[in-house]
Amino acid sequence: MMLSVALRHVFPGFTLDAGFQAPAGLTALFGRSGSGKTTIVNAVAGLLRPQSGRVAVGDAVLTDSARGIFLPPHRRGIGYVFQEARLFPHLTVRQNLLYGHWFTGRGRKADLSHVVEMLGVGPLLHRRPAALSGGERQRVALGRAILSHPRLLLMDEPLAALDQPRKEEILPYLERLRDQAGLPILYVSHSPAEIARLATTVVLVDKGRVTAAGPFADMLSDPAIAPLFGIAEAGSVLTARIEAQEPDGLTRLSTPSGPLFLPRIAAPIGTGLRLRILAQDVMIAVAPPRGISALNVIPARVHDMTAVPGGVLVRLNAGEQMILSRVTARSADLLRLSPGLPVHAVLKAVSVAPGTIGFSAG
Ligand SMILES: Nc1ncnc2c1ncn2[C@@H]1O[C@H](COP(=O)(O)OP(=O)(O)OP(=O)(O)O)[C@@H](O)[C@H]1O
Repeated sequence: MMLSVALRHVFPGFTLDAGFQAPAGLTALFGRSGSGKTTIVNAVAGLLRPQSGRVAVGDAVLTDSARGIFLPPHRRGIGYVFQEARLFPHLTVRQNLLYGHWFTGRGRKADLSHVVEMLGVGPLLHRRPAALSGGERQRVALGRAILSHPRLLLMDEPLAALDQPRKEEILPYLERLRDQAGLPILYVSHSPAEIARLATTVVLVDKGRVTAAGPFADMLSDPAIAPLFGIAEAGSVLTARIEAQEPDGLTRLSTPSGPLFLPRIAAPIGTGLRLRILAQDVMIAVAPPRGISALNVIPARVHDMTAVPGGVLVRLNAGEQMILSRVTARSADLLRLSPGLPVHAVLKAVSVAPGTIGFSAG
C-alpha cells in the first residue's frame, strides 16, 4: 500500500508544489518551520482542497483535481495522532479505544486484544484519561487511531509534548506499529533523533517543495542533506543484529560493516537494531590504530568529502553501509584524506546512547 501525493496550491506569499511517495512504513516529513509540512498534512487529511493535485492510497483516490474528486476528511479513512492525545475524558481507555471501532463498524473483537497487547495498554483499560501519564495517553491515541482501520496514519509531532523519558517509553510502540501495521504512516517531526530512529523514508521539504526523498539510511548519510539536521546531529544509521551477550557486559553485534561492541543491550540474540552513529563520534585513522581504548575499529574506504560549517563531512564506505565522520579541515589535510583511501573508522562503544537504539522487525 503506497501513499502518493502531488499537490499544488498558491497562497499569497507561499507556493506549495510538492510530490512524493510514501510506502508502508513510516515516512518522515522534515523541514524548517514554515516549509510547508502542515500544509501538506492538511491537504492529505482533506482540510485543504488544493488548487490542483492528487492524493491516493493504493487504489483509493482521496483527491484528484483533474477528476473533481475531493473526499471530505471523515471519508478518507485516515487515523490521526496529534501532539496532544485528544481522548474523551468521560470514557474509559477501553471505550476510547473502541470509539473509532464503533464509528467505522468494521471492527472485530480480536483486533482490540491485538492492539492492546501491541501497545501495552492492558493494565490501563478501565482507567479514564485523567489517570494516565502523557505517554500512556499517547499510546491510547495510537491504539484508537489504528483501531479505526485506517488506510493511512497521520502523525503530526506526536511526541513533541512529552518529556524525554516519556518519549523513550513510546518509541518502541511506534516501532512496532511501523513494522506490524502494514500501512503508510506520515509523520511530521523536527527531531533528527526521532527520524533516525523511526523513519523508513525521509521526505525533505523546503519552501513548499520536496527537495529530496528516499530511504532513511541514504538520506541521513547524504552529506548534502545531513547538515540540514544541524551539524551536531549529522550522522549515519547502521542496521545491526544482536549476536552475543559477552560476560564482561558488552553486547556483540553483527553489521554489514563487521562486528560492533556496545554496552549491554537488553534484548534477545537475533534482535534487529538501528544504531544512530553521530558523525562527530567517529574518528578516522589511516593506519590500524594500536593502544587505544576504542573497541570498535571498522575497516572502510573514503567515499567522498564535503566541506561543512565546522569541518569536513567524510563519507566512509564500510561494507554495504555508509558511515559519516566529521573531522576538522586540518585533520583531513594532515591525514591526506581523499576518495578511495583505505582507512579505519573508530567508534567508542559508549558513544551510542541506549535511548537512541531503535528496534526493527526482520
Ligand atoms: N491559509 C493560508 N494562507 C496564507 N498562507 C498560508 C496559509 N496556510 C499556510 N500558509 C503559509 O504556508 C507556509 C507553510 O506553512 P506550514 O504551516 O505548512 O509550515 P510548516 O512546515 O508546517 O511549519 P512548522 O514546522 O512551523 O509547523 C507558511 O509560510 C504559511 O504562512
